[in-house]
Amino acid sequence: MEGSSFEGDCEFYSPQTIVLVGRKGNGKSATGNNILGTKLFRSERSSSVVTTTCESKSTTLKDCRKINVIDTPEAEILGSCADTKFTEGIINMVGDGIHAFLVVLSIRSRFSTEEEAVIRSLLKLFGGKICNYMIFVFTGGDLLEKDDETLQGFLHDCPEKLKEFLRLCENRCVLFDNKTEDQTKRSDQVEKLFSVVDIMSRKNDWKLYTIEMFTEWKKETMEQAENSQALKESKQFNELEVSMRTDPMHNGQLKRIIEMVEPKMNERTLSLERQLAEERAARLKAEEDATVAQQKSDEEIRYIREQIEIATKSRRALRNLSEIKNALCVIL
Ligand SMILES: Nc1nc2c(ncn2[C@@H]2O[C@H](COP(=O)(O)OP(=O)(O)OP(=O)(O)O)[C@@H](O)[C@H]2O)c(=O)[nH]1
Repeated sequence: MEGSSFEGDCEFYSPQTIVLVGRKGNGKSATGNNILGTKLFRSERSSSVVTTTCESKSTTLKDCRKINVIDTPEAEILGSCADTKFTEGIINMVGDGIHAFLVVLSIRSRFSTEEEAVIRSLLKLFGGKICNYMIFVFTGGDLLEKDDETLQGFLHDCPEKLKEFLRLCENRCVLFDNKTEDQTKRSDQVEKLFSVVDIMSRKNDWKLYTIEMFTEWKKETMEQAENSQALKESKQFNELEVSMRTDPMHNGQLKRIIEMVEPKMNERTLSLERQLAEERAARLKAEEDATVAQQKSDEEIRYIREQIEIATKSRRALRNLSEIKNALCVIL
């Protein structure tokens, strides 16, 4: 990480991590540079992808806010063939967690099916919880201004799909003009962005999107995939069995298919039976432990009762002794 613009007495402030995601050419790197206040990411007009790996740069702003900005390549191109490269590229650069995912869209391009696919890939790769950390950044503020339009007006007429995504993240969005030379305008839009980040963080109880959340989501997805595969296989098997009975013409072919599917089904059945046996053994052990505990407790109660009886008898004997002593005193 590099690029510190202001340090001062800011060492007590912990850094905020912001990840830029979106389609190539939407202005992720330009937005990153704007946030950092200096050109640290490569941003240029190009028909091919400029950013090909995840990159992280950091700075300290004048208000002592320390920020790490992670620029990423387009999620969808990597999403299909190398999810791991994309997500782990980001996760490896994250310290305590991620404060915000900025989904960068451009005013210049229509919200296409490709744009939609990129957002869907993000939800698939990071899980639904990512919505609580997402802010939409629209670049091309200068072009809107030129057409005398506002972001609200632009969004009012945008496709329903985009409106749906915006609703998912509570309509958090900001407009960026990455071309402006006006320093006040530059810092105003960065300030506006951080005020949205702060409101969002407060809503998340200051909890970040963490590696643990990511790992948990990955585990969940793998389990879901395993279950749906098992379900699919068992459905296939049942359908084949039925058609074997009703359509003897295809017996030979079906037999071959069954031979292919059966070992997998047997393996799955064995694993489920093993699981069942383990559950049963665990329950038996728990029942045995409970019986032993009950016996121990009964014995203890019996022992305490005996002790009480002995104590009562002793008390009675003592009382008799003192009566005898009193009688003797009277006689003597
Ligand atoms: N007019 C205008 N152009 C912009 C704005 N933001 C970015 N651009 C231009 O859009 C082009 C692409 O910008 P980049 O920042 O490289 O886009 P990217 O999303 O990082 O692209 P990749 O690195 O390929 O993923 C560049 O020519 C930028 O100058 C903006 O606010 N207004």
